Amino acid sequence: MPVIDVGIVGLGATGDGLAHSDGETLFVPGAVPGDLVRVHRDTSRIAVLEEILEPSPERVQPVCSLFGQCGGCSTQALPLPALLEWKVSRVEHALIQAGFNNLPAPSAFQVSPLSRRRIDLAARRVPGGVILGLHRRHGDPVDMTECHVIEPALFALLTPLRAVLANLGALTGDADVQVNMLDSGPDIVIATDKNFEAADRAKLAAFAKQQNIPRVSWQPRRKAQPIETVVQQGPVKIHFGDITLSPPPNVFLQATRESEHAIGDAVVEALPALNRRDPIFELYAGCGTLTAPLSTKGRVLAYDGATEAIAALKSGAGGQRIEAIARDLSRQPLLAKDLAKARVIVLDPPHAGAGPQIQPLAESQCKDIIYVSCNPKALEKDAQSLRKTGYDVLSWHVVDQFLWSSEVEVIVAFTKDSKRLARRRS
Ligand SMILES: C[S@@+](CC[C@H](N)C(=O)[O-])C[C@H]1O[C@@H](n2cnc3c(N)ncnc32)[C@H](O)[C@@H]1O
Repeated sequence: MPVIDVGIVGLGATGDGLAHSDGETLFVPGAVPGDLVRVHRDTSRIAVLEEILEPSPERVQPVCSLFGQCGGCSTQALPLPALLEWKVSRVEHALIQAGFNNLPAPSAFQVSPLSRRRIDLAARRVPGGVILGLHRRHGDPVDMTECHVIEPALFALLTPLRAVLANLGALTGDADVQVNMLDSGPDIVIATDKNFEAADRAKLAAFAKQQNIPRVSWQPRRKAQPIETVVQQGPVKIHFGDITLSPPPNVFLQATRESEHAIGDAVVEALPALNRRDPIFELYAGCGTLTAPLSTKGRVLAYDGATEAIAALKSGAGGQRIEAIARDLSRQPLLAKDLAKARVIVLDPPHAGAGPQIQPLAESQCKDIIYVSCNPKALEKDAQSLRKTGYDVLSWHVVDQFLWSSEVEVIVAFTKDSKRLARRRS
């Protein structure tokens, strides 16, 4: 493998240092803009950092001793404000690529360390116990003995969780473990290849009792089968605004409470002037993270493909000002005529973007569309469709809710309302 010295000139989409060598772009995990580094490279474009010859003036000491092993964080060698700036620039690039020039200035928010309330962990049986943590990049799980991202209460759960997992007969190789910290306490879903025998269920019940965990569920690994509740020893609750509901296991939650509020506030701020009877169409509503704040401004028709999430929202909302509707928007997108009554449309699609739903949205008569995105690439594609039918960007707000990673969330207000646009430009 040749060894070469390169200067890092930027960050790639996954947070790796980016360099140019012999007319080629290289990615160097662990390097930051301004570094001069010595790297090993083979035929791939990912080079291995061997030595930092001259550190960037921006470079900081990573906060975590697992940085570089655990795949959760990719960018701890840059200070958090610089990371937020980089995330803002990625979104700006996507909007410019979509054809929007003269963008308004964005606003931005970054969550605090130790605030993440949900995590998808990998567990692996090893001699003498179980490893529980995140995967090394393209590799095996790394035991999470330290973490500066997740809530301390979530981190504290890992030790007893490792102990009970190590005792489960159903865990013979690998398992996936999802933990959501709800108002009622941790909600855990364990995915194994084998289902739990009675002895495993008894161990999980004892663990849940000892750790005050209202619900533990099981899901078959790599099989599309319903989740089964294994232990339920109390109510499972979460609130969004003044709506309290009982979410299904595995429910989608924004990564932290802070970011949930920041996203909700940005969406509400981007609304046009409404009266309380105006219909707000909310697509990809999940369990109601945004439905609750939206319902303080208008009447919400909330759509999502997850029937359990919609059922939970329906029962939590009690029918007031919110109509929750189960609908697969890929198979059965709302058509432009279905959207005719919308005073404003809010959408928060999955990572891949709105897919077949975007064209009817672009063709709708609705002047105002607020798009919440977790993927600048998908946003770029969908925003292009909106631009082609006359929408422009009124405002955009970036939220960094996955610290030290390349993930970014953005709320973009698109409008065809010339008055709103004129006010923005004045
Ligand atoms: C990024 S989450 C947003 C959820 C919610 N807005 C929130 O903030 O909690 C994306 C949502 O899209 C839903 N979804 C994914 N594919 C869908 C489809 N084909 N039709 C309808 N909803 C879908 C998921 O169930 C999930 O609730």
